[in-house]
Amino acid sequence: MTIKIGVIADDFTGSTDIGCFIAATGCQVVQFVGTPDESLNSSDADALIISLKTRSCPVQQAIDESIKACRWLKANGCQLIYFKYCSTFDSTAQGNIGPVTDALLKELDSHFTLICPSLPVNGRTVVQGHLFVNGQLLNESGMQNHPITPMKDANLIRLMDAQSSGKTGLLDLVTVQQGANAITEKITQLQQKGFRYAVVDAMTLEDLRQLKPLLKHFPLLTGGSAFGQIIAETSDHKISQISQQYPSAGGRGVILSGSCSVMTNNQVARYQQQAPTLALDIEQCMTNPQYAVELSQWVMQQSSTLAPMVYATQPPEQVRHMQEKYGIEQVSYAVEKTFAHLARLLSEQGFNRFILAGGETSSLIVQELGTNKLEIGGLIAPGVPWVRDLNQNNRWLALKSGNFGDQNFFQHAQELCHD
Ligand SMILES: Nc1ncnc2c1ncn2[C@@H]1O[C@H](COP(=O)(O)OP(=O)(O)O)[C@@H](O)[C@H]1O
Ligand SMILES: O=C(O)[C@@H](O)C(=O)COP(=O)(O)O
Repeated sequence: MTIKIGVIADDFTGSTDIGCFIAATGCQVVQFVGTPDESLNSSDADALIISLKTRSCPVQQAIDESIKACRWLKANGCQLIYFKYCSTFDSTAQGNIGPVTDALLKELDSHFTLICPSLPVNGRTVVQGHLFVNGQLLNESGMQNHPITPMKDANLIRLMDAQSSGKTGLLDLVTVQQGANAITEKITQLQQKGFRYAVVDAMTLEDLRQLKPLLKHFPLLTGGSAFGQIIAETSDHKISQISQQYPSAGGRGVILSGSCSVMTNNQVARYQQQAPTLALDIEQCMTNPQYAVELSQWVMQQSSTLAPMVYATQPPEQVRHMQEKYGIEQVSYAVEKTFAHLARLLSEQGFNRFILAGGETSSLIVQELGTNKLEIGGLIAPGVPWVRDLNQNNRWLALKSGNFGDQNFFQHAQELCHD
């Protein structure tokens, strides 16, 4: 059975993440920045992805934008809607994963769904409803210090119950590993007991594959990129070639890093030994409207082989200090806005390769660059492909999720560019 999948991603790194996992199954993927105004004339695509910046915005805005995306995807032929959120369940105390899931269930006239953030290839596993990152509980993995979505609890059932209007049950690992019949029986029991969602335990991709026979019965599924891949595997689409396209080394590149994750801190520290880097001055972001212009001049003056980097990436103590001084939302917005302005100025000066670290950060930058359609290219690291801007063929982007990639990520991304 062929299923056309419609994905609503709550940030842009997450969107290219799931894009490459779905594309790896041989699906044709088309990726949009925001919900398009027009319907598609025709599309051979097996999966349509809409990238939103709704992870930490006000709840009602996240709901409205997600419903708009859902209606567009349905109107453009998608039979199954997938709500993609972070494999570390990044959310504020108010949501937005729970409220958006509730709204999508209602919109699709459905009464039950699965909560499945597990992403084994990047070390995110779920056992007894608890989310682990490389074997550490989520709330001890460094994610407890995230600047805007600090994760202080690893229990997905508790997290989901706190931000949604239904009850959350568990599809435990023993049941998952017993296969489709046991899973169906468990889900039926949970539904009869009035649960609206089941957190799925999964240690490996094989665990997730046990769910395959059931998936076509769900109008809405939710979770991370690995589950997206499994859903794509259930569809009998025509297998298309997996893109190995990388940018050419011509033109100019820049790295803008706004993630403060543990891994990005390591990656930035490594890159400081390899290429020119400049730390963003947060005070300047808050007070100086000309700051992006000054930064662009520094970037343009650099003549190194590897791209220059501007980074806001800092360890938790530094981040907290600025947040206490100016307010969490105010600092985040000022940093994102400065990067977005800088990216636009550099694009106007002919920069055509942008390596961006951080989900919120890259979302605003991509919106500001005026990009509205992306094509998945070759992989840099699991969950991070190079992507080509379909409006400006010569512009390539790499959107790196906070904790993805190894220590050499920034250099490696550039080594993949060809002459
Ligand atoms: N030095 C800093 N102080 C305070 N906030 C910061 C700093 N650097 C970055 N930020 C903010 O932290 C947030 C990081 O989130 P995001 O870009 O999604 O990264 P990640 O992918 O690691 O989640 C952004 O809103 C960014 O503006
Ligand atoms: O699922 C994931 O881990 C990623 O796709 C993702 O959503 C990352 O978000 P950020 O760490 O905020 O970039």
